[in-house]
Amino acid sequence: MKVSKFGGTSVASAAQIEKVANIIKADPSRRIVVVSAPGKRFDNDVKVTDLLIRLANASLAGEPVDRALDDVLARYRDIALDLGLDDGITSIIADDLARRLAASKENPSLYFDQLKASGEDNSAKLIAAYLTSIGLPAEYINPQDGGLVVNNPPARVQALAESYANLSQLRNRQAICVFPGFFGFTETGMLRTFDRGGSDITGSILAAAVGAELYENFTDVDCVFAANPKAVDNPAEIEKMTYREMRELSYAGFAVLHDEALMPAFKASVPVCIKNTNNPFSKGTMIVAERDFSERPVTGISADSGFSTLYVSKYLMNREIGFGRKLLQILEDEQVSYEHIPSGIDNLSVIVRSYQLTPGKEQRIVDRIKNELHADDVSFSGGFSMVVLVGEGMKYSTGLAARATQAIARTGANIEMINQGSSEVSLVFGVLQKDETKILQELYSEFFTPVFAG
Ligand SMILES: Nc1ncnc2c1ncn2[C@@H]1O[C@H](COP(=O)(O)OP(=O)(O)O)[C@@H](O)[C@H]1O
Ligand SMILES: N[C@@H](CC(=O)OP(=O)(O)O)C(=O)O
Repeated sequence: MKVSKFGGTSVASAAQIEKVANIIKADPSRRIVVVSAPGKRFDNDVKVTDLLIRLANASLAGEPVDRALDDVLARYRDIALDLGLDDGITSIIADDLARRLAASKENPSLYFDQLKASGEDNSAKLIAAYLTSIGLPAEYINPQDGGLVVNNPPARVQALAESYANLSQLRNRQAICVFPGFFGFTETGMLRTFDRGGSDITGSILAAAVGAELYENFTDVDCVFAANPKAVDNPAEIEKMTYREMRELSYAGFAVLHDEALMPAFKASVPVCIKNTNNPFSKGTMIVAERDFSERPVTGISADSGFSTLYVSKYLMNREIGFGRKLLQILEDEQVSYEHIPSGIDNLSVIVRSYQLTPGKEQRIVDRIKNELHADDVSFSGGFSMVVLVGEGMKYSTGLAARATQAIARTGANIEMINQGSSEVSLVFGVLQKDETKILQELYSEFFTPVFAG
């Protein structure tokens, strides 16, 4: 049995959904299908999830919602019409959205989530109806009925252990299960969504739960490339990589798969395959537990912007027991998580994602570090990117860091921070955001030209 997840671009229009149906038809082992909300049909298009976010914001602000609501409904109406479905499914979706809009706004975050999740939920209802209409008996599965149980706020949304036993029952269904991605329900029945891009996580949870032979993640590219194809021309194709490599690369900017989508599949030993809905016969990228990494030490290079640095210096910092703990406690009090902490004897830097900060938070953090930890110098600065080299083989390759720093030096850019974990599966360079692309391109040509990845 395979679990096949189809991303937003794969279900963006009737033509795309027809391709999805052909893919399902071509392989009877594709028994569980996870779908996203309709995504972008062309470059400047708006994903249904983003239309729903607009709708939820308007509704929460007490503004008129007619226009935003119609934008969402029109997407489903057009798809249903083009697929030759009758008005029934469009009415079901319209009634569903009306009910969600009328829900209690007492907890805005929950209100927001239940509207956002309707994108995937209604997509699953529509696709199940379509598959059935063309003679592929399919059943929409509500994640609450299926048993996808998630934790309570304010913890980050994750599936609870009991979900796996509950969802394993889907193995026994006769019809093809069409399961909406992106959300689950708490034990008390509250709907909560995963992070953006979280339908990938749902697919992985289901694949683990049913012990699938393969978790297929269908998107709009033939494979995972060694660098973002939007930043590097014609990047090498990665045929095979490990879960660990993919997790590092996804976390650091490879948007093709959510980084939290690796762990459930990994724990259940389910291999993952990234495939293209628009070119389903291309081999795709296999993500597995082990691979031969003798051929090339670096598997991929990613880059991500939007980082800030908290710089703290204090004479004899390294001798002061508990300094780091107290500093991180201040960040915890402000609900800020950190990415890296490179340090010297009298100073350290904490790298954080800038979206977590506000001018007020920054000021409170700086004041507390000065007043409570008696630091000599404390400041925040923003506008950083992290460029990350990833590869299981890096550990066995001498001189790799030297090659990387020389490549960066050739661009004329300065390295603000270097971090290499002891596992040596990744090497991180903190650089100014403005230098990100040229550094990525130079590193790519250092490690990937002219040989092709494999
Ligand atoms: N290294 C990479 N390899 C392949 N695709 C990448 C990479 N980095 C970023 N991407 C982007 O990821 C996109 C696919 O992910 P996403 O937009 O979430 O698709 P979906 O709608 O199928 O979920 C691709 O169109 C591509 O632009
Ligand atoms: N629709 C949600 C969840 C998701 O996973 O979508 P996609 O498969 O299009 O990345 C989002 O846009 O975040």
